[in-house]
Amino acid sequence: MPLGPLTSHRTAMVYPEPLDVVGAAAYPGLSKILALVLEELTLFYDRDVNGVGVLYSLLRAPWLQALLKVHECLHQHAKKKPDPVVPKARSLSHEVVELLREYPQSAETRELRRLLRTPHFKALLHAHDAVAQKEFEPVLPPLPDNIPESEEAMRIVCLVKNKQPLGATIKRHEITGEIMVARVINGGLADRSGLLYAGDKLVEVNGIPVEGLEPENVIQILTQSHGTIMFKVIPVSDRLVNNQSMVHVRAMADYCPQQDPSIPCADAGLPFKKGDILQIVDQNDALWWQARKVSDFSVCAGLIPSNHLLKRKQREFWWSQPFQPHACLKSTILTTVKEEDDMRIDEKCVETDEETFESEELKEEDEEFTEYGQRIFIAGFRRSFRLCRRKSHNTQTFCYSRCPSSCYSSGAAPYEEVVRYQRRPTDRHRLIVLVGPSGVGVNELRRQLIRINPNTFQCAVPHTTRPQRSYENNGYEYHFVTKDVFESMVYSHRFLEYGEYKGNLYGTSIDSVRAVFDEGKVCIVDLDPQAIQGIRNREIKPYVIFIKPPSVGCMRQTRKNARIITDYYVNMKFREEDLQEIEESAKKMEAQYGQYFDLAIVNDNLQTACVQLLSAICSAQEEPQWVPASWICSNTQQ
Ligand SMILES: Nc1ncnc2c1ncn2[C@@H]1O[C@H](COP(=O)(O)OP(=O)(O)OP(=O)(O)O)[C@@H](O)[C@H]1O
Repeated sequence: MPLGPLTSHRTAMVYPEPLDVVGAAAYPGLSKILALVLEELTLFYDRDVNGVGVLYSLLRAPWLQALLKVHECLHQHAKKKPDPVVPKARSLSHEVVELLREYPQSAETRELRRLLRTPHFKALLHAHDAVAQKEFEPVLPPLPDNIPESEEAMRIVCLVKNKQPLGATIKRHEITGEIMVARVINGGLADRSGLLYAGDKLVEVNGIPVEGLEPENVIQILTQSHGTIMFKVIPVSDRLVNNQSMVHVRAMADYCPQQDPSIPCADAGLPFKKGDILQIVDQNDALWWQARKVSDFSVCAGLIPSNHLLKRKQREFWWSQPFQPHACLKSTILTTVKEEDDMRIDEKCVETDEETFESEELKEEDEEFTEYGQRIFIAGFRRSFRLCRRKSHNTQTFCYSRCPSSCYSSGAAPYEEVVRYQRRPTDRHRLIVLVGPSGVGVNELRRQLIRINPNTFQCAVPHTTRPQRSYENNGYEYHFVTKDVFESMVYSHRFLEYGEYKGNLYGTSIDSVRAVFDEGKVCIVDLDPQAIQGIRNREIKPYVIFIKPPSVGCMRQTRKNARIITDYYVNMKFREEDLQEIEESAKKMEAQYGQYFDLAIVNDNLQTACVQLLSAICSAQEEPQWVPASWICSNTQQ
């Protein structure tokens, strides 16, 4: 039960917070900077992540520089020790106003009198006098006459309404019926005041005894109160001390407190989306934890279901759903319709066979070959390989390192512990994985990147059991292997993903990825999102970028000259239904696998998307990123 609506004007302790006073005078953003410092420090708390790198970035951090400046200012100020000329400037001003009244009225005296009588000036002098006389203690309201005998056990807490939530919830004690503070939200007003604790018993609110009242009545009193709110409480004898170290997690599911009837106070809940990084600040309650989003540290913590509770909710939700065919089955049905569509002859297109495809492709990529002299560029872009994935995905014959059904099932963990990781210059590069609906432009972007930076980026050479053609070179377009070899690689889990197309097997192996790493290059692969879970490991530390389509309207404009790859036709233009399908499958992909995406890039303008992709890949390699703790810490299970 909340102490009044959390949206109401509330808080600001009667006691000025020293940090804010100093910060406001010396450096306007000091409290924010300190919050950042604390946040940064908690990231490395009891985990020395890449020691030197961390120290280096800490020492170079802009907030540290700013703090040093603040420190210098304060130091200089402290040395000066200014003394007030008069301790009672306000009464002096009052005297001057009175004297001026008796003097002949000139424009100047009138002006001076007016100035000295303005509320702002009076308030300024009032503040001056308070500082000069060192009157920092708050003026508390007088104690009530009828003080109970156990007077020493009472605490009077005054909070002033402000625009932030109070940050506490109340409940009725099941046995005694007393109204108690149920929890104090980390970072909220009550918490920062240091005067209200979980377990404190409420005796009065604004002079009104709460005995016999329902929590709802107390909330009503609070809602109707303005200005200072005074609580009289009996302090809890055994305060719960939160000595847990902070943990960061990646949310693997969405959560909306407003739609959760079981949350103790929906207003105090923290909504999150899959993929959000949360800092868990309090796990004392087995059911409701307190957390903050790392993307927004300015707000106080909110309630989130504990790991155990969210798992239970997921399971309940899973079972409460009417039976739906698994996503895999759905896509099979979609494919059947799509295939029928494809069978319709489009006069603008030329029907073709596999040979024509390959020779068309070769023609196209030979030009790249001539310009850069790097045949490796052809690898991973062959149509049959790409069609293999698309076809296999639709018919579920494509396989991944781990069972895809575990991605979003009743048993999947709702939170994944994460830590900050920064690649050292001597470490291998992280694998860059691009995912996106077929036709969105994943291959086009990959191609552009490699074309611009052939010495930095490279694709992994796929394996196939298809016979080698006269114009092909083993190890360039493909690694040509026998079915036996391919199958033994499958059994020893050496493929990130593999599948069958027209009787031939195709796959991307971990060995091909390692070969790119060994050359010191960044390996960029295009994977089906179902494969992501299986490749998330400490060796390749994949950084997953979701290539998102823009609106259908935008695609209609930008894809006028684009060509879609199909099984039957070359040079087929995008049809309206292709654009709709791209949009639909992007939504499904995001809903099902969004928790694994480190970043999403909208491919509206090709050039802009390419620049964004380049900068994202650089950040992934050079800047600290959140990765599963199991990739870094040896004591965490992978
Ligand atoms: N931003 C863009 N603006 C205009 N055309 C684009 C853009 N992005 C991609 N294209 C074009 O769209 C077509 C399809 O792109 P691409 O082949 O990269 O798709 P894909 O996502 O790799 O799908 P698939 O895996 O099925 O091949 C190509 O002709 C490509 O040049």
